[in-house]
Amino acid sequence: MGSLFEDIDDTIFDDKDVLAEEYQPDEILERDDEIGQYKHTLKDVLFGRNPTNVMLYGKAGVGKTAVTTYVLNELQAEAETRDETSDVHVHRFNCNGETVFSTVRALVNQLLPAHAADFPKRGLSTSDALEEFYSQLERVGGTHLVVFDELDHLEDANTLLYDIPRARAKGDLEDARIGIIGISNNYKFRDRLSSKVRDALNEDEIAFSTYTANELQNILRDRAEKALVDDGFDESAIRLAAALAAKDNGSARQALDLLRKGGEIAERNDDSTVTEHHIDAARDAVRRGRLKDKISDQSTHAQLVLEAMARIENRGDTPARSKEVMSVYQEVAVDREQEPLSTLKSVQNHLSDLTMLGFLTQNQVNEGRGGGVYHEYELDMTPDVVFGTCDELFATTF
Ligand SMILES: Nc1ncnc2c1ncn2[C@@H]1O[C@H](COP(=O)(O)OP(=O)(O)OP(=O)(O)O)[C@@H](O)[C@H]1O
Repeated sequence: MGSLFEDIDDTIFDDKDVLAEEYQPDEILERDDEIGQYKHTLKDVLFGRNPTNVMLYGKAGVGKTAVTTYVLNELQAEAETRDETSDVHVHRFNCNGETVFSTVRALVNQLLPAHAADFPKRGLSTSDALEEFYSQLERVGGTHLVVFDELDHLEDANTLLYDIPRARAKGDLEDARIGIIGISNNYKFRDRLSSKVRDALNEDEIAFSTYTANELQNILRDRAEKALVDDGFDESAIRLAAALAAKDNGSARQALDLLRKGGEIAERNDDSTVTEHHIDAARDAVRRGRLKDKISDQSTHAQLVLEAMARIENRGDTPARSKEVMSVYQEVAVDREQEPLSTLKSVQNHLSDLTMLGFLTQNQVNEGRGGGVYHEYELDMTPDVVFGTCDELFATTF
């Protein structure tokens, strides 16, 4: 008997990694303006001045991370070639589900020398963590750029964004310099900061718009040429994947997912070229993936509230009032080993945000004469997607 895999001898992919989420393109297409603004904002670093803080805004998959990685790599490489410029250190941190203390603690741990013990998890305050952070920055010296991804998900970002920009003025930093690069999907984030924080931060803003179908075609064609074998794709595949992603949310991630999935389907069918038919077949799988992305974009507590709604929906108990959601939410939080929010109001806020984002539907119920008005909620998607995504998300959080 032959071996199980012996008939597998051909592949449509020349380098499939080029279509993977974590692949960093060495050329960023269609983002010249944003890259130009970024370069202008960070150029002070090359002259040993304080970095200007930056906030990047834009929806999921529009290149905020890819552009940031590219610009910071270029900046570090340039700094190395200039004798008069001190070293540039980059720290990245995803703020989702974090507190200011856990964020600063993680940054301290990134900076500590290899043999040093981690900063304690308990027993010390945020000011202690910040003090240690500044002393580590001074020890390492040079310029530090801290990328805070999903900054809008950080509980009480005000404290952090007030303290760090003032570190030199307060004398916490003398030699080292620090700049903040915040990334957010939420354009309203800035409005939620207090005015004294906005003054301290004094940041430049770079807005990333969604991609048009033409822009997505150029990004996809470039990737397809690298990822697939010669004649491995037809222009019709590029056009359809770009058009679908542009119509939905203008995300390069979604367009690339369609192309990768389309390639996998073509390969499974033993077809040697990816065409629009394969992209069409890839649509459903990618739509499910999109939903997962959308859930992953939410803050931890919003995810827990959503999972509570999925449990209630599964039991057939929807529509549900916020009080019922609150009690199931508390069970979910315990199961997921998260500290639950304690007030009904905060759960109600999440319910109305989730409704606005299209995860839930809300009905207003009028109890009639003398009675009050209250809201009832239903889940507007299949519970399975929510459970599957939360299982993945919370399996990696600890
Ligand atoms: N202009 C571009 N040129 C080449 N590839 C791109 C471009 N923009 C985005 N991509 C690719 O699309 C995918 C998503 O981009 P990226 O992660 O930068 O988006 P994002 O805006 O940071 O999204 P999120 O807010 O969800 O983190 C990545 O694989 C990235 O390499």
